[in-house]
Amino acid sequence: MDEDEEETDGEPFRLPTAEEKEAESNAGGPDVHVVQRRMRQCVRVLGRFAKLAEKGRSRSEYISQLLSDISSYYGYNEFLAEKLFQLFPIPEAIEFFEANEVPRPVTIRTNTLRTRRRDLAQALINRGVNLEPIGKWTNVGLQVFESSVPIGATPEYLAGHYMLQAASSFLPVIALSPQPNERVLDMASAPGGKTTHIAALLQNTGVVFANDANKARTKSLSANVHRLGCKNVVVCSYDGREFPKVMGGFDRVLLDAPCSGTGVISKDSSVKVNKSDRDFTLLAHLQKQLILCAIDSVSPDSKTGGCLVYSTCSVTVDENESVVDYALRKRPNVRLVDTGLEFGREGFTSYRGKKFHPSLSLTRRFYPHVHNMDGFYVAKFKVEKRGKVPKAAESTAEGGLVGIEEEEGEQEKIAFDDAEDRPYLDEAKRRQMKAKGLKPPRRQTVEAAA
Ligand SMILES: C[S@@+](CC[C@H](N)C(=O)[O-])C[C@H]1O[C@@H](n2cnc3c(N)ncnc32)[C@H](O)[C@@H]1O
Repeated sequence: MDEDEEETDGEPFRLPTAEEKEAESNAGGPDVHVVQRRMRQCVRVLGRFAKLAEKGRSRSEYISQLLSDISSYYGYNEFLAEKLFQLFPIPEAIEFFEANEVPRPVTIRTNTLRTRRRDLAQALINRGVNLEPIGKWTNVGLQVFESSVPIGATPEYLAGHYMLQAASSFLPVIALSPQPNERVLDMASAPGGKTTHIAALLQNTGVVFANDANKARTKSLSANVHRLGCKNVVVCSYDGREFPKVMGGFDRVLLDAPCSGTGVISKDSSVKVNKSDRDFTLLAHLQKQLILCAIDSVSPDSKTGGCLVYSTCSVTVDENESVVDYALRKRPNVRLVDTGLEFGREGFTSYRGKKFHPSLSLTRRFYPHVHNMDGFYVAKFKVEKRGKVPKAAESTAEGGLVGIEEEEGEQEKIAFDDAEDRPYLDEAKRRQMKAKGLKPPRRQTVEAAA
């Protein structure tokens, strides 16, 4: 059989007609095997369109059939299926969706405040746990293959010798690279996987302010801080946007931002159907507000640090490169620097017609189908003194600044465009009122309010 006619009984593949589609939907949706085969065929045709496409059919017809099959086969709403599909070349997009159907490896982080990885590994092996170091890039991570005991209830776990933690969530803390005796802010920290990692890298010196706007979530944060024996952590509960008014002058800040969770779909499949365009707009807006507050909380005078790490467990550009690029535009006193992470794909410097600052290539993307870890994004900024700042600054891989033009820049405070932000602020207020059991005022449409 000709390779191009594979699985089609010698017949060239053709897209279903409108009538066939209607019959399919009347029959309660397409048969799963039909969809699987059709997805494969569409990917193949789109890969060699001139040779394999049916006469009179356009590329966009194949793409729209493929998208419709992806959303029905994997169970995504069409909006999210398309948003994620657009991130990759077509065959890779399928690999991404497939990887989201498979759980990621169970991983734990050794708490170096209590034990050493070798000792922990031996203790767990003695209990019947089959494990191995995660990889060369971490000296505290272990991957658990199988276990005859519940890994979240061993005596070692209860004694705080380790944290059950996704491998991806080690990355922002490695990039932050906190140094002993520093003052660190973890702006959105619950339940504390990264806070306790920071505390351990500080070797229980200095101080970590572990903040989370959600007071209920600070309970598990405090519990983890105590279990892991972190003595340098102060737990607090402010809206991150109140920083640096409540506290500032940090050597390092981590903003592990609230996000849509499109990187952790294998853990939480509800993301497939419960995210709309509006959610992404609101989240990106919150992330932009938070990142400016995070930047302003960093001390540019820090002798040892002066940096911020921004991370999300989402793979969308709206929540990652767009937010980072916005921060670069709003705060000319910051620049991106190398994350120090040994792997990960470069962040986008342009995406679907949008151009970002070239230094966005210093940021890192992680994917389930490529790195066998949750989808994740990490960006690291160096914060300089305000005032004399290079206007058009080029960032080098070493983090050096190539200033082109200097400007006496009395920098705006948290400069939001009120008109642009009003609808989002109103929406936040409505949600707060609802949470308190109050009836919020009628919602204005974004367009009308703007
Ligand atoms: C991705 S989670 C943080 C996970 C945490 N860094 C860890 O490693 O365990 C995002 C957190 O942001 C918090 N959050 C949401 N809005 C916030 C805001 N405006 N200010 C501060 N925290 C916020 C959420 O309650 C949530 O705990």
